[in-house]
Amino acid sequence: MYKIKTLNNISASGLSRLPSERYEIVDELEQADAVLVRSADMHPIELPKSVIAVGRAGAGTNNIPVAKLSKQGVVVFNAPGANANAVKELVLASMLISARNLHDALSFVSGLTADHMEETIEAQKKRFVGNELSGRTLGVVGLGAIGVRVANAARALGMRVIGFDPHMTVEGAWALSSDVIKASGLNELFASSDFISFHVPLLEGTRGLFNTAALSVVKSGVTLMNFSRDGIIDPEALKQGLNDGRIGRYVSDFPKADLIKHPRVIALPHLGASTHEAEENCAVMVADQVRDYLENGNIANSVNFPSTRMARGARSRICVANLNKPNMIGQLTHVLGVHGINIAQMHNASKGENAYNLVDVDDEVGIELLTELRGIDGVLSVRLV
Ligand SMILES: NC(=O)C1=CN([C@@H]2O[C@H](COP(=O)(O)OP(=O)(O)OC[C@H]3O[C@@H](n4cnc5c(N)ncnc54)[C@H](O)[C@@H]3O)[C@@H](O)[C@H]2O)C=CC1
Ligand SMILES: O=C(O)C(=O)COP(=O)(O)O
Repeated sequence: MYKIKTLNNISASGLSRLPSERYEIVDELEQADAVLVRSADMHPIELPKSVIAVGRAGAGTNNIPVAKLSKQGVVVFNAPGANANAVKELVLASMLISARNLHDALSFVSGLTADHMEETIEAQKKRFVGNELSGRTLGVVGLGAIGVRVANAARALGMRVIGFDPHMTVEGAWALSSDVIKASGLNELFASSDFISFHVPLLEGTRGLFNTAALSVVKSGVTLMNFSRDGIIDPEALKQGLNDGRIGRYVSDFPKADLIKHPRVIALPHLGASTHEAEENCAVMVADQVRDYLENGNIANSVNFPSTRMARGARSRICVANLNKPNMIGQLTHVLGVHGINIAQMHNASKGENAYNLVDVDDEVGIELLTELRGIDGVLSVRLV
């Protein structure tokens, strides 16, 4: 029986992918083989040795101590693209809310009384005159699963779209509308956009991506949309821009206490991925991936180990995670040879500092062999499935 601990609400459709004859959702982390999580902060959590996989039912993994878990051979999965449409739709809503001053208009109407209501509305509506999106420029920072969808949808609304992503994938490039203008750098994007939307992961290189230097080049009154992570926007630059009006609106899915009441801020409670569809998509994708890893050792969509899949072809499968350095395969196969074990088929792949092997063998695999493999310098985890 595999034991799964959930650290957030995971959609029932996802959990139903883990058949109850073989899987149990447990209360105690101490018993778990795998963890399913959304945005719970896992940095302070010490995972027990029993946990071999973490499945993030979503995109961002900055709430997970990935580097630390890699050293323990724990495979961290996410669900790329599974919630991208939900975020795209909320970005579109944010642009419309901002451009038509709907946020202020709604609170104006909710403050009215029946007394002369119609006259008041007709007299005051001029306060909320807005702009149309068509013809305005949207800058998209980060053209991954979400950014590409946002860019294409904005083009369909008649906007001019300029994008920036120094590491765009070939798949992303195929999916992106050819009308999207390629910015030569962030400054060109910042200087020419009426709306700027951020869709990058929070990494050391993206922290404070929008800072005082960026503020000095943006168009006055620009709308910033942050459905990425709080740390992407430098707080001092943001405050300065909001106070002097250079930033006309700031729509954020990651509100900060000191800015939620600012008249130029529209703060949302991290709603980007909160649709039933996205919650199901993410949970199903990540549950399937974790299950295939637990049962077959296959890896798909891991952020720290390479995608590795091999059809089962023999009696037993040995799964070895190790550091990506010379002579690891040599040492692994040597140990198998010494134990008289013949390899039926084998697959090795690497990703950054880590590598992973699937080794199918027809002979019986004893505990001594596994212990010896675990003892090789650079081996992070060994499992028989
Ligand atoms: N508000 C919400 O509920 C949600 C927020 N997110 C956030 O959005 C982020 C992006 O999500 P996806 O598009 O699904 O991820 P993704 O991995 O498909 O795309 C991220 C893109 O950012 C690009 N990038 C990285 N560094 C960059 C830089 N310095 N400048 C420009 N581009 C850069 C990458 O090359 C990649 O194409 C997530 O990491 C997460 O933080 C994701 C889903 C829901
Ligand atoms: O997928 C992401 O990166 C998100 O930010 C969504 O977070 P959530 O799963 O809604 O807690």
